[in-house]
Amino acid sequence: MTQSLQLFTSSAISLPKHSISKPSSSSAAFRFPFSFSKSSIRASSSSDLNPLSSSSTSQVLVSENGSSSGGGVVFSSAATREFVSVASDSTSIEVDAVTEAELKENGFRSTRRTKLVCTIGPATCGFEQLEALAVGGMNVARINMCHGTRDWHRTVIERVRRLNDGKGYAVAIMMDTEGSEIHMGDLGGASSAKAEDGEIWTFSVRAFDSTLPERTINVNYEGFAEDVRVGDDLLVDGGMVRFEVIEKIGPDVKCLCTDPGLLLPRANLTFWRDGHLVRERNAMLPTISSKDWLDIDFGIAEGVDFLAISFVKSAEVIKHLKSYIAARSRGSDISIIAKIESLDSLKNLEEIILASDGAMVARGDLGAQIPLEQVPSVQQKVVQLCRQLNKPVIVASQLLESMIEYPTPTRAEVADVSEAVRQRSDALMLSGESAMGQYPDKALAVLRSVSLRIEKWWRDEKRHEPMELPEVGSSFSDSILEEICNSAAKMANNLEVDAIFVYTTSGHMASLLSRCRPDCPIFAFTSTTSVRRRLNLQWGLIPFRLSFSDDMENNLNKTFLLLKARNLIKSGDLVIAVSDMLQSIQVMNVP
Ligand SMILES: Nc1ncnc2c1ncn2[C@@H]1O[C@H](COP(=O)(O)OP(=O)(O)OP(=O)(O)O)[C@@H](O)[C@H]1O
Ligand SMILES: CC(=O)C(=O)O
Ligand SMILES: [K+]
Ligand SMILES: [Mg+2]
Repeated sequence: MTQSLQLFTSSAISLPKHSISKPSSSSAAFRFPFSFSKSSIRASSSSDLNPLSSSSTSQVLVSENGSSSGGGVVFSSAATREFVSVASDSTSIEVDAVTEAELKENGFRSTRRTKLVCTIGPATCGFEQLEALAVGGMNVARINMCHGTRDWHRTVIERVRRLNDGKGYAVAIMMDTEGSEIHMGDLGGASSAKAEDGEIWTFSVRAFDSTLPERTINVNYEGFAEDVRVGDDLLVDGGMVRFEVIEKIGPDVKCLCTDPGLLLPRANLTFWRDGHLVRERNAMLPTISSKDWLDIDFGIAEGVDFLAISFVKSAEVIKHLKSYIAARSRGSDISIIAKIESLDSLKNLEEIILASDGAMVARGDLGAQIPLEQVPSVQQKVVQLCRQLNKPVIVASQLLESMIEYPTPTRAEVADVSEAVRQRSDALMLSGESAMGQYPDKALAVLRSVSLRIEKWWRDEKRHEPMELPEVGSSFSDSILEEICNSAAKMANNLEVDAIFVYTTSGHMASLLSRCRPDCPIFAFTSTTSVRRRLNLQWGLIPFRLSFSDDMENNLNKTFLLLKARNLIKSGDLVIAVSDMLQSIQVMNVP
């Protein structure tokens, strides 16, 4: 909804955008704008400095008595009253119902900064179950195309939409591709199968018409029987179950179970020889299989917010996919998340992240391709690199694995979650815990409470590891935006402000602020619903949908009134405001 408000009465005067004013000493409701721009950095023209210049487009209100002493500006109470009556339509600002409750309960400073992604599966696909996850803080719902039918996924998407539209949530949807790595078939309909120590199982590429023979597993990769050798280790799901290849008979491979465990449908398979991952012809498999392309078409048609691409090997595949999406859906804004879960992705890490809109540390498969003890350092590296390159990063897999079966996590799992929060990754992800576990809501609650606790501890202790944030933009105007965001975040910490407000059309400026990981939350105002949903994946951002103009004065007044009407802010709160329309940083108390 667009609201055009005429705020300015005959007593209003024009001030230039780039003026510098001090706070009014006579009022609690003051603002303290200071700004810089390309023109003022270089050489300000005299008209830029003339406080009454009529060439300026920016307007501010003067105080009731007509003075603007000290250059400070006091909001006219009469005008403000008028504004209230025009703008009290609080439906013109949209914020996540859960965030709103959190803000009211705990105040700005205590809102959760780390975002939460939940994989949806049989345990959570019902409308009420999805709603329980939304209430519990799910920011993004992930559907995994390895499992379930397209109809099943469509129903889940439709339910999330209904939840958003009907109940005021802004849960984003992430579709995760299957990828064409080697995996088992679906166990002939069984939900799992137990492999015991010493048992002999047959892994076969044969197509079985009827039911699978006993202790037989179907493999999706045609070259499997040719590529494996007697003596190879066969790892299911990165080592959850382990076999040794003992005999090859045509398309059948006989394997001895050496580490017993539960086999799950479509589990990933890797084979190792002399301590190394074997990548014979399977290394040539395409990252995006023909089934993946159909799934991607489905994702585009359903308007998913994020596409997570499994087993990315190079930046080329991401670029190719981006041009495919651009050609298919003009103006589409699907974000591409590169899943870091293969040896090749580590070789081309920086290029891949640069080409993508974000990354996921997919520790499940990653731990099957590199020695487990290397996973923590890779995680830290990817999290750090993503922040430097200004891309959101998700830490995924086995965060609370034991909660698939038990209602409380292990201490080690809590420590693992804490470490991901302490590294200040953008988001944490639940997989089996929420897809097929017995305690999805409890697992989500653990992520939420651990995030809040560690974030607070981090702030209280002021343990800010200074991180070098290299310039990411390529043009001079990009550099200005970055400098504004870096400075605004620094000022926010030093002045201990309550929140940073950012008015952003594309979301880019919000992400630049998020990258700085400031102490206070970032209220990101954007006029498009899809941008708002996508901002849900980024650290510290509280996305609001609000239609705004290029008149910042107007935007701020409107925001203050709408947020105050909903008790989300109060008079006197200290706020820093930036926008991608105006090269300025404003510091002000909420009037
Ligand atoms: N749509 C679904 N239908 C049935 N089961 C599912 C579904 N999604 C997930 N699951 C179950 O939850 C488990 C964990 O989910 P997860 O998304 O981590 O899958 P995964 O098979 O480990 O693959 P990936 O490497 O892509 O994460 C799966 O192994 C599967 O048993
Ligand atoms: C999430 C995922 O794909 C993995 O951990 O392998
Ligand atoms: K997947
Ligand atoms: Mg994986």
